[in-house]
Parts: sequence; structure tokens; C-alpha cells
Amino acid sequence: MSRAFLIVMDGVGIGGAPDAAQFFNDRLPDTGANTLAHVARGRPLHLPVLDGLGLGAALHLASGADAPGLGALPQGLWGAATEISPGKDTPSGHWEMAGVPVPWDWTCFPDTHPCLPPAVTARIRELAGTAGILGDCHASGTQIIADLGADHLRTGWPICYSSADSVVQIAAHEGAFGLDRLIDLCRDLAPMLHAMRVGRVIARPFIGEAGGFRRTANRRDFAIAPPGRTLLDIAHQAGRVTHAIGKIGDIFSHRGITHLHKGEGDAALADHLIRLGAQAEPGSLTFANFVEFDAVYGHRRDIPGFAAHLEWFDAVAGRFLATLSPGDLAIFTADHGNDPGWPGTDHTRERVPVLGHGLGARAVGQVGFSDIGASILDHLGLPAPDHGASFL
Ligand SMILES: O=P(O)(O)O[C@H]1O[C@H](CO)[C@@H](O)[C@H]1O
Ligand SMILES: [Mn+2]
Ligand SMILES: [Mn+2]
Repeated sequence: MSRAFLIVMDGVGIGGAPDAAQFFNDRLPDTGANTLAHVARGRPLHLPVLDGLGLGAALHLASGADAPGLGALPQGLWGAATEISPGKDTPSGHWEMAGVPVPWDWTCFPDTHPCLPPAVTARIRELAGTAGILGDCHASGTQIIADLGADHLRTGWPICYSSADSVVQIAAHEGAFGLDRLIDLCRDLAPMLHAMRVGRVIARPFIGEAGGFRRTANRRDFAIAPPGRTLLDIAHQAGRVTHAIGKIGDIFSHRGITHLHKGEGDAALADHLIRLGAQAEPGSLTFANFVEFDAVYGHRRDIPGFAAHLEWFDAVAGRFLATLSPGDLAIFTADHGNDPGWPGTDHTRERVPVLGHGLGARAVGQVGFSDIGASILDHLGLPAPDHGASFL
């Protein structure tokens, strides 16, 4: 029985979103944002596996852009996907590709100081047992711990911040504040925020001392549950084994997942993917998220780092594809853009690549995010989702 692998390169957009003008970074519209094209502007990219499937062709299709080093004749299934959900964040992108476009407008917080409603700050103070909170603004997570980490150690107050996404993030020192206490705080705060249609409460633990604070891998996301049947739900309910690699579990509120495979960083996740390429059960679905493009390079606006990570991932993709059997389908895609050449530190509204291995050379053109999940289910011989149409 054939297997399917859906692999998300988090934040690897290819420009061209028709509604980019409605999304913002530093109050500037995302019109013209193009993660892949702007990463390639730094230096030519060497991505023989992904470009061999059709990455350069997908970039051109999505946005009309060409990138130095890319543009081989596609040997795989290739196209570009456009999102309709009214959010450029991780849950919106993943849910929609899994067959559940977001049916509501997310609640986001204004880029003001304070940015959180008084009822939310009161609840955080109550749960944390502190007289106040720090931050209460939009921020980059690494910058705000550098700015407020020493105040946090002095006062014991949690550092609370948001972004252009529908998130409340709470940073606290693992030792001084306590990791379990931070995670309990975020878990207990989440129901109030979910009721307000805020997508996630994220615990952002850090360690170290003033001048050298560092975030750890103990981040935890408490996300609102997807409002419909996802690809994972459908496969799981049909009795198929589903493997979730990386933060897929958190993104889908741990629904429809047989086995969760986590690790510290993309290298550990790559080991899981390559092992599952060889070992995943007949008829199974493996859904993976590689977060470092986004968290380590995109949000930090690190173009050389992003380029190097793409090249590292391309080699991983080659090793992974070599483990697959005839009849397997692997699709590489992304959930949104995160253009490191763009102002601000937030995600960018972009189209994403759709690159498939296992069905030969095939142009699928412009598709919707939901068509990705519909195609995976079609390949697995499972019922169609409520949204999307198979492009197979
Ligand atoms: O700057 P850091 O803390 O990495 O936060 C980023 O990560 C959040 C969740 O992916 C985004 O909303 C953005 O704010
Ligand atoms: Mn993401
Ligand atoms: Mn992100």
C-alpha cells in the first residue's frame, strides 16, 4: 500500500500572493515579499534536489521571479499554492493545507504599548502570582529577552509579547522563573485566549545571564484546535498510521496523530524523516515541519543563514527520497513566507512551492493550499476532505 509524506519547509515562500497588500510588517504591506528570491539574491543557490523537482519553475510560476542557481527543467510534480485563510501564520497555513481553511478572522493585538487587553494581563498576573508583567508589546523574541531579561530576573515578572500573528508569547528564565511554572502558566492561560480567537499561547523559556540570554528548545505552543476534519483526522479515523515530525503535534492540538517524533532542531527532525522514509508502515501518512528556516533564519532576517539551511535541507531531501519505494508520494511545501530581506521580523504573505516526488514529471500549475491535503488523501485512497480538490 502506498505511503505519503508531506514535508513543510516552514517559511519558505515564493512570493506572488495576490492579497499580500493586506498583510503587514512594520506597518508596511507585504507586497513584493519573496523569501526564496531574496535569499537567492545574496548568492546563487545550489539546490539540485528541490530544483530538480521544480523549485525554480515554481518560483517563476508564483511570482514571475527567477533566482540565481535555480530553474532546472522539472523532473517532479511541481506547482505553486495560494492561501485563502485570513492569516499568514503557522496554524493557518498548516490547517489549510490539511483541508481546513480558517473560517474566522484571528484576533491580533495592536502594535502599541501596552498591546494586551487589561483582562489578559490581569489573568497572566493572577496565574503567575506576580504583581505585574514585562513587555506587553510587539517584539522579536531574541531581542526582548536581551532587552528585558535582567528586569525579569530582578522582578520575577514574565515577559509577555506578541507579533503580527495571532499569538501571546511568554518568555521566562528556566532557572529563576521555572520551566514547569512557565509551561503551566501558558497552558492555563490558553483557554481564555482561544475563546478570543487568539491562535496560540507560546512558552518561550530561556537560560543564561545578562548579556548572554539564550532561548532553549523547550518552547511549547498551546494552539486552538482546528475547526474541522484535517488530513490527519481523516487518515487516522480510517485506521492508517500517522507520524507527526516536529511541531506538527502542537499545530494540530495533537489530534489524529499515532506517533509523534520530536527533536532539538532540524538535524534531529531530518533523522526522523529519513528513518521513516525507510520504515514507515504501508499506507501511512508522515507529516513533518522543519522550523529552522522560520525560527532561526527568517524571523532573524538572516539571509546567508537561510541560504545555507536551504542547501543543508536539499541534501537531507536527497537522502530521504532515496529511501522511498515505488508508489510512495512525497510533497515538499511551505506554510507562509518569512522573507529575510524584508522589513520587520514577521512572516510575509506569499505563495508557496508544491514539489512532489513519486509520480514523475507533472506540472500542476496554480493550486490552493487545501488541494495539497486533498491530493495526499487521494494518493492514499482515503475519503476527500471538506475543502480542496486533488491535483493528481
Ligand atoms: O520573534 P519570535 O519570538 O521568534 O516569534 C515569532 O514566532 C512566533 C510564532 O512562530 C511568531 O508569531 C513570531 O512572533
Ligand atoms: Mn510557520
Ligand atoms: Mn514563525
